Amino acid sequence: MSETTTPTNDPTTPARQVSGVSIRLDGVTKRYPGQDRPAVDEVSLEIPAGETVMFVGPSGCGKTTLLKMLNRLIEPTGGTIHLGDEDVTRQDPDQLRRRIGYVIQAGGLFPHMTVGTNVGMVPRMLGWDKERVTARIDELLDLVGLDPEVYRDRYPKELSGGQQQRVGVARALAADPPVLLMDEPFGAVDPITRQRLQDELLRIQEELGKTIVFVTHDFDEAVKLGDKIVVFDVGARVVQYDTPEAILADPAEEYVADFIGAGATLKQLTLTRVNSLELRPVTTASVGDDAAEALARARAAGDEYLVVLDRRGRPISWPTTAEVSRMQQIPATVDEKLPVVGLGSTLNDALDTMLAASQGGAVVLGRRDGLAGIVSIETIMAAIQRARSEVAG
Ligand SMILES: Nc1ncnc2c1ncn2[C@@H]1O[C@H](COP(=O)(O)OP(=O)(O)OP(=O)(O)O)[C@@H](O)[C@H]1O
Repeated sequence: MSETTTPTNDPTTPARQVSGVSIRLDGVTKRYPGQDRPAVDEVSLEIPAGETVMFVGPSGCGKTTLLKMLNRLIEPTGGTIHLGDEDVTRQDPDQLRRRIGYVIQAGGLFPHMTVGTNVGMVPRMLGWDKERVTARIDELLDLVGLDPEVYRDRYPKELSGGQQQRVGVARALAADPPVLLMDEPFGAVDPITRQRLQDELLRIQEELGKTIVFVTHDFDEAVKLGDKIVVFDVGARVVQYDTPEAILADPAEEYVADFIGAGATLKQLTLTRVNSLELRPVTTASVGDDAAEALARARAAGDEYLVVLDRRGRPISWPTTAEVSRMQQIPATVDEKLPVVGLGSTLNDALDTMLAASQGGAVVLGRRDGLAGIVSIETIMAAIQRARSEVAG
């Protein structure tokens, strides 16, 4: 039955488990035929297991080339790459790629295959039996926030850009690879969808603890998603490799300061997350509940609205008590404009979401897209003021 929720962002949440492996690059070089200088010039780098490391740097500096050498879509000209203890340059490339998830812009889905077939492709190639593949497809669609019943048999063209991207992530995770490579995965979607996908990734990573290498052009995205950021210059020269906090506070060279841009101080705000705020509990009701009973609970709690949860416990709408008083039963209608943010959303994201929906608050999602609470615009503004004065002081 439904009841008033309490926020779930308490500090007693268990530490993130790690299912990823470390990645070590030693003197990795790529020289394309006919180029005077290598695209990637003797890069050495260590990426710890279970961390998300963001690759940023100017166009053409070699980020994608470096990423694609990790799964040997591009063969290195020199150097070695280890995943855990294994030297990837000595492995069969096809087998290697089944152990490394790969996500590209627009999901890279096969248009003539259903969502389910796309997601189940690697498990099928690995020879899993049919039942296990089917169960895995449903589990993964659920993980990325898509109802398997609704989406399993659709074709990619019947999905929005954001949904396609979610399927792309589900497909990359299908065989539970320890490493996920992501090449500008959210580059082609609108800003609000992008923000939601970023929140989803943070949530999934919290659950799974993969080693993620992520190429982006967007420094804010790097700050938001990265445990660490690598700032590259031409030839994939590593200019700085550190936490977002450290890079923002102390850019290694003028070049990094320029790259971060003039708003570095304000970018500190990107470091403050919704999970650091106090969330308000709210009355909830499930689809099909008696409206009068739900209304009585909302009024008793002093709430002016309540949050409707679908059968998986995910928020789908937030009707006011006046609206509920005109209902017999709580309807299954999904409010497409419902402002939702994740616990990992930044304060900037949360503000954007509220402004885009013209709402003074937003629903906060926790684990498995369940309700964590409500955040109001006043709470966000107060936190921004605080962060600003800390940065200034
Ligand atoms: N197949 C190729 N043949 C020859 N040169 C290439 C090839 N692919 C990339 N390059 C060159 O190698 C350099 C690095 O390219 P790469 O795509 O890795 O950079 P990037 O940092 O990912 O760029 P962007 O951010 O624009 O995607 C560039 O100078 C590019 O022109």
